[in-house]
Amino acid sequence: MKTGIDAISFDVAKIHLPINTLAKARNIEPEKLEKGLGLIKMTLPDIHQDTVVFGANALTKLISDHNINLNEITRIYVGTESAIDSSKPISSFLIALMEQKFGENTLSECDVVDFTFACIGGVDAMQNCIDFITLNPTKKAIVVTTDFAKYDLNSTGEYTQGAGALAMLITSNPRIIAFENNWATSTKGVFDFFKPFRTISKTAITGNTTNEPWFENLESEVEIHKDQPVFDGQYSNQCYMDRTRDAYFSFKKLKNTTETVYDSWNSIVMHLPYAFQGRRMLSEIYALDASNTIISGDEDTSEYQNKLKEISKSEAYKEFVNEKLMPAEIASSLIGNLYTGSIFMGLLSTLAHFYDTEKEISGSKFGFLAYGSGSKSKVFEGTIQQDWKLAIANVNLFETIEKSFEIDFETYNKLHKKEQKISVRTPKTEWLLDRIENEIPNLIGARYYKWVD
Ligand SMILES: CC(=O)CC(=O)SCCNC(=O)CCNC(=O)[C@H](O)C(C)(C)COP(=O)(O)OP(=O)(O)OC[C@H]1O[C@@H](n2cnc3c(N)ncnc32)[C@H](O)[C@@H]1OP(=O)(O)O
Repeated sequence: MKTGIDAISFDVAKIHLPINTLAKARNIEPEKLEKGLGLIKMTLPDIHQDTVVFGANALTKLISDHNINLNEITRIYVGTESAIDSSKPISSFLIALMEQKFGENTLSECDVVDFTFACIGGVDAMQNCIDFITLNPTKKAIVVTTDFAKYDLNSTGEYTQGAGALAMLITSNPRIIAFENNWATSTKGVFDFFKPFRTISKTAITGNTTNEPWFENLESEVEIHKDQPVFDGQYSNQCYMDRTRDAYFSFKKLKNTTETVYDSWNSIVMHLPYAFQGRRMLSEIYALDASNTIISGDEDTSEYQNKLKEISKSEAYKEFVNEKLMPAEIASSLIGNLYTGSIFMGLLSTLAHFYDTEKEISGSKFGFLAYGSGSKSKVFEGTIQQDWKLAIANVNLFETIEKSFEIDFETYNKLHKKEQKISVRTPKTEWLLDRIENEIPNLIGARYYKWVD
């Protein structure tokens, strides 16, 4: 019996800043961002959007487009690193909104929870659901990934921002992809990228709410959660490379093979914090696992690093990238980082690309290299199923992204600093954040959402 993804839907932020506009404003060579990192646009949430909104929109589409009977859904597991509450999971908001839209008590027996391990939380949620469905083949589960990749202004992460969600139906005998039961993991506790709680002085809080009675009761130091991470970009790349390499070779051990595993993969889908991360990081695995070993030695030496650079510039590697990695990069270039959703958006981008170019991929194998800062990598593989085309026929990935609304630099700045007061785009046929109760600057209260037709 096979287990995997039967249906997939997405919702990404509908406004974007062209990377060119950011490059000019920050005095960065546009070619570095476009040709060096593969960036074209970065999507940003409007003021009525947050990670609940993206998740709810993707989930609503999945349920409506595939006529899913909610009584059949046993689990909704969410991968996110952009939680809006330290106790109440995003999945708890999602069931309330789905019951509001599709009927009361339709999910009252459904198990829901969030998984957090930076960008790999969605893969953890999916692996868990796959194990569950393998044990309970008549049941169905849904995995939602939802995030807002927000970085500080002027930081090296600024050009990799993005926002959105994906929702995937996990079943037995799936129509899109069935996963093999080999999941290799590499883990190491590091501080390459993280979002610590920070404290601010009560006196730094301003605005009308400081007149409210409960404000008096706040401690002089207030603990806050900031959306933007603390990170060391180059070190995070090194951690990414080390973990994915180690997980890849563990995967070979699990499969008990000495063959070059990636040769058996039609496509390789990796976590993409920006479009070209995969191609920049995979050269080591490419070289180490080639049948004629072309690299050896101490990885910390400049000789080894130069050899890697040389390999990544070779015609053979460029051809390999074009064949196996490029289809997953297309959506990433136009969206930006989706954190937990990036690897699944890479899968959808690959499928949509082959759908549009009418390439038949049924029966072919896809390899997955997932990464989450902190840090963990998982390597696994799956086989594309006979009905994949049917299952993604109405997804319209590239057509939808194409309709994204371009904003100027001033609007971007206002949105980033939370100074924008009205929505840039009028919401239509989607969920929106209606109000936040007890909001004070830097502190967030209860959030309420509504569906607009
Ligand atoms: C955050 C997650 O989602 C989890 C993870 O994956 S962690 C790993 C990734 N880390 C992050 O995304 C953290 C946030 N991002 C960052 O800090 C940065 O964007 C980054 C570290 C990823 C990149 O850093 P950077 O300093 O801007 O770029 P840099 O590493 O120098 O690379 C620039 C590339 O453009 C190329 N380039 C520069 N100028 C160029 C030009 N004019 N024309 C063409 N290419 C050019 C460079 O040669 C280089 O490419 P190669 O190394 O492949 O040759």
